[in-house]
Amino acid sequence: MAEVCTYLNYINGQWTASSTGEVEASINPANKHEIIGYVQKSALPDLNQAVSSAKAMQKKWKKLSGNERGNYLLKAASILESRLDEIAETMTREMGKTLPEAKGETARGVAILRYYAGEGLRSIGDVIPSTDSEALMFTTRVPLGVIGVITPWNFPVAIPIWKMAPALIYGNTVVIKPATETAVTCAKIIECLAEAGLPAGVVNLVTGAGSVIGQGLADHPDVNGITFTGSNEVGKRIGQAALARGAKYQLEMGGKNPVIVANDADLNVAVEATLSGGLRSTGQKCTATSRVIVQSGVYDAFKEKLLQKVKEITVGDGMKDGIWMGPCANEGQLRTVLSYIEKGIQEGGTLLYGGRQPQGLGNGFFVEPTVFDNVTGNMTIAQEEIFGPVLALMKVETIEEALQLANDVVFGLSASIFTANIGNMLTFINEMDAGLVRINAESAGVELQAPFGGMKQSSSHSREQGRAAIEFFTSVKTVFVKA
Ligand SMILES: NC(=O)c1ccc[n+]([C@@H]2O[C@H](COP(=O)([O-])OP(=O)(O)OC[C@H]3O[C@@H](n4cnc5c(N)ncnc54)[C@H](O)[C@@H]3O)[C@@H](O)[C@H]2O)c1
Ligand SMILES: O=CCCC(=O)C(=O)O
Repeated sequence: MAEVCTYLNYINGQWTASSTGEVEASINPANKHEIIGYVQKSALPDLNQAVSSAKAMQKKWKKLSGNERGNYLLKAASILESRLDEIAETMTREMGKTLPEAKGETARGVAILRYYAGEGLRSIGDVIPSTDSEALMFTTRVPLGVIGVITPWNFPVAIPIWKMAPALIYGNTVVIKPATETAVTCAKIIECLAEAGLPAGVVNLVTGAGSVIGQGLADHPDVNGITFTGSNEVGKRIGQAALARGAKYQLEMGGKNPVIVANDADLNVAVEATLSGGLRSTGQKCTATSRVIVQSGVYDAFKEKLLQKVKEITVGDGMKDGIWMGPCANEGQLRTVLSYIEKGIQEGGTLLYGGRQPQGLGNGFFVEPTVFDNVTGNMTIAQEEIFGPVLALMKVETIEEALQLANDVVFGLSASIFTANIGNMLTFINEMDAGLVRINAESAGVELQAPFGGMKQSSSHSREQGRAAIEFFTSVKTVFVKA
C-alpha cells in the first residue's frame, strides 16, 4: 500500500495549507475504501491569495522571451517523463482508467509540454502593407494576464497540461482548480512545474469545491480569462459569469458522438474502433462513441461481431494486468450511467448486453459494458450524454438518413464514418456538424498539434491545442509605425 499523503495548495511558489484547515479525501473508484490522498478544501481567501500572486508575477513573466519561458516547459517535460510511471499509477488509482491508458496519457502530457515549449520560438504576427508607403504596419500578440483553469477528472494529466502549457508560453500566469476526484494527480503535475523552477506566482494550484473555487475564479475581477472543460451545465454558468464582467472565456463541454457504419465498411475495423472509441476509459471521454448508426445491409453482421468482442471485455481494477475496462470515476457517475440504462429500457430500447454492476466488484464503481439495440433518435439514450460504457445501436437505410440522425442532437464534438466510398467520405466531411470528423478511425483520439473543440452546444466555439490555442490565450495588437 502506498503512503497516504496530504497535498497542499501551491500559491506564490509555496506549498500552503488552506485557510479552512479542512481537507477532502480522494478515493480509488476501483475500491472506495482506499484513500489515495487528502487535498485541501479551500475557501475564497486562498483563491484570492493565488490570484494576487499570479497577477503580481504576470508582468515579469511576460517580459521573458518566449524561448526562456519555453525552457521552463522543456524542463518540466523531462521531470514529468522521469516520473511517468508513478504519476500514471496515481491517475489509475485516483480515476480508474487502466494503467496502459494512464501511461499513454502521461506521455501525451510530456509531448504537449514539449510542443508548447517550441511555440516560444514561432511567429506571433504578420506584416501587413499599410496604405501609407512610409509606415510599417504589423500585428503582434499580448497575453491576457491571469488565466483561471478549471478541469474535469477524465483526463487528469492531458487536459490541465493542454490548458496550462499554452497559457504559460504566451506569457500568462495561471491559477488552476482541478476536479477534486483527480486533484492528487494534478498536484503531482504542479510538483513537476515547481521543480522546473518556474518563478513563484507563475503557476498556482487551489483545490476545493467547484461551487466555491471554480465559481470564485469565474467571478474574480483579476482573472482575465477562464478556460474550462467539463459539463454543459457548469460550463454555461461559467460563461455567463465571465461574460457579465467582460472576461474572455473558453468552454469545452459534452458530446454525443456518432459513428456511421456504411454497407461497404470494413466491419472488423469498424467493430474494433467502436469498441475502443466507445468503451475505453469506461466511455468517459468527451469524444467517446455513444451512438452507432449502421446501414441495414451490414447491421446484423456488425452487431454480431461487436457483441462477440464486447463479451470478451474484462472489467476490474485498472492496475491489474489483463483488465480492459476500469470503473466509473465516481459514485455519482455510476448512478448516472445506471439511471440512463434504466431509462433506455423503459423507453423501448432492447438491452442486448450488460447493464448491471458486475458481481464481486461491489467495492468499486463498476458497470458492465452495455449495448442497446433498436434505439431510435427520440430516446433519451440517443440524445443525452451518458459518459459511460453504453453503446446505442441504430439502424438506417441510407447514408443521408444516417447523417440526419447523427446531426439530430444538441452536441457536435466528434464523429466517425466507416466506409470505403469516397463519395460517402466527402458527404460526411461536408455535412457532419462536429468539430472533429474522422474517417475509418474511432471517434476518440485527439492529436496535440491539431485544433480541438466542438460545434453546437459542445463548445463556446473556440478551439484548444495546436496553434489554435494562441487565439484564446492572447489578444492581437495591430501596430502602425511611422518614423
Ligand atoms: N469537450 C471536452 O474537451 C471535454 C473533455 C473532458 C470532459 N468533458 C465533459 O466533462 C464532463 C465530465 O466531467 P466533470 O464531471 O468533471 O464535469 P463538471 O462540469 O462537473 O466539473 C468540471 C470542473 O468544474 C468544476 N465545477 C463544478 N461546479 C462548478 C461551478 N459551479 N463553477 C465553477 N466550476 C465548477 C468542477 O469542480 C471541475 O473542476 C462531461 O460532460 C464531459 O463531456 C468535455
Ligand atoms: O475528454 C475529452 C478529450 C478527449 C481526448 O483527449 C481524446 O479523445 O483523445
